[in-house]
Amino acid sequence: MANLKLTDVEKTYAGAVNVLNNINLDIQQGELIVFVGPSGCGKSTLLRMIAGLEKITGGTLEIDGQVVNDMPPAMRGIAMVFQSYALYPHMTVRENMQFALKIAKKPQAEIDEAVNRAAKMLQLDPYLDRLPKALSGGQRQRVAIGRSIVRDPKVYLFDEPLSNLDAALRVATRIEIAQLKEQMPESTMIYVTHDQVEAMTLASRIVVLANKGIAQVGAPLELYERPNSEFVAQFIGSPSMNLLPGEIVGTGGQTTIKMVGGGTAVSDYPTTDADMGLKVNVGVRPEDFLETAGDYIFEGKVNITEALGEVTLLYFEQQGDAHAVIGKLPGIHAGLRGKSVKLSASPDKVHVFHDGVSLLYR
Ligand SMILES: Nc1ncnc2c1ncn2[C@@H]1O[C@H](COP(=O)(O)OP(=O)(O)OP(=O)(O)O)[C@@H](O)[C@H]1O
Repeated sequence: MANLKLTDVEKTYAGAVNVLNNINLDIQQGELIVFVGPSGCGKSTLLRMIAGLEKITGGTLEIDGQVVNDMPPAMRGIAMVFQSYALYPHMTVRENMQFALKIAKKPQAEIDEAVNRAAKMLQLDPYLDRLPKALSGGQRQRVAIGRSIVRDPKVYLFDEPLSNLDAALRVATRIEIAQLKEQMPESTMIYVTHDQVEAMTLASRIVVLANKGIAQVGAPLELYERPNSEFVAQFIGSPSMNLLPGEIVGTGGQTTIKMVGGGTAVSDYPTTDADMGLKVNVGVRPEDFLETAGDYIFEGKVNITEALGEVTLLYFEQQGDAHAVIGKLPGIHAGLRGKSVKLSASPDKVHVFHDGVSLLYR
């Protein structure tokens, strides 16, 4: 149950390998913060620095107002759950969950109560006397989480806890983690994942890491609806937001953009007279495209269709790239393959970027 404050945190590995700079982040008690970002951007490094498993080479980390840079991991009141579970194979579920408390020489009655409470929360009661090898991957991960709950830590850190599970178990375990968080509203959690759905559904705020720093921090829908840059726009959401070049020809409360490929886009992003003629990229999410016979933002021949049942993905060519533009239309549209299609979007779904930066964040 803690607040965390990172101020100008930096990481340079031995050999002058600088991987993180200027990390400034306030995490309030009760938040579930998710770190996302491209592979190698430093998500695990940041998590490990918070845990105390990796030295912080610049800046400060405070937990509840106390600088903990030099505090050993065991003293920080932090529990970390890894993707590999790291359970003791020769101990039963109960013994695994008791272990840390036994080492801490807690009274047996207190240990039993903590283990029973965690087992109930995680629906592990029926498995307490089993060995880990007799459990499914999802159950093992629940034991790993249970082992941290019994310690009643100030902060929970999760490093891709679901990445070893198959698709169905991932969904089930993700929902369990969401329910667990609801049962522990006061606990602070930080979670690293590559999975968009985990980030969108679990996070109170998402931290997007890129280029050694924080690209944007915000509530999941804030990042989805108002990304501050082309990078965040394309990183959050799947398939990625389309970017189409154009030039501003009308300014004011709404902005009109003449598209390089023909057509016109109207966006609710406000602009001023000074923006006339500005070269921009218009961003439209695949799911926001609407098929139209009238004014269009993009017109192209459908190269490939993928019918997923509830939606059809349409892939269009742009400047020689066969899959450069993607539309996601509700329903089944397999017949559109090879046809020319015009797409528009509602002005509140049309994003505008200049030099990679959203016009809303200039
Ligand atoms: N011990 C180390 N010494 C030197 N460089 C390291 C060390 N550990 C990690 N790195 C480098 O630091 C960068 C960040 O690594 P990190 O594992 O934190 O990234 P990540 O975002 O978690 O990646 P992924 O999504 O692939 O798990 C990478 O370029 C990595 O090669």
